[in-house]
Amino acid sequence: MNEKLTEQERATALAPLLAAGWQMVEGRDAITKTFTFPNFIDAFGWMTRVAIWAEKWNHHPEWFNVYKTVNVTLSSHDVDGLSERDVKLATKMDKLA
Ligand SMILES: C[C@H](O)[C@H](O)[C@H]1CNC2=NC(N)=NC(=O)C2=N1
Repeated sequence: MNEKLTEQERATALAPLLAAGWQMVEGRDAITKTFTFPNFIDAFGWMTRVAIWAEKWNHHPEWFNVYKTVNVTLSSHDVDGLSERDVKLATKMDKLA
């Protein structure tokens, strides 16, 4: 059963992501980060690797790519907010970048 992160979980699970450049989205329970790569192929290659994990975990990013920049927003639509799945995918994205 997936649930929104509790206040306590936010303090522990979200803190490292916020320290790594993720930011809270204003007016929405979601996190966002802009990834910049050396070129389009690196950006799209990263998106492809992330996509495989997203599909495996059935948790999909909202993202917007222009050339070598990818702006990502993560939120769990089924709980209308942040869940452990967003933390997991954000951590994987950082690791693959
Ligand atoms: C039907 C399917 O399981 C759902 O739509 C999944 C797919 N990917 C998803 N991705 C995200 N980010 N949030 C969800 O709630 C979600 N739900």
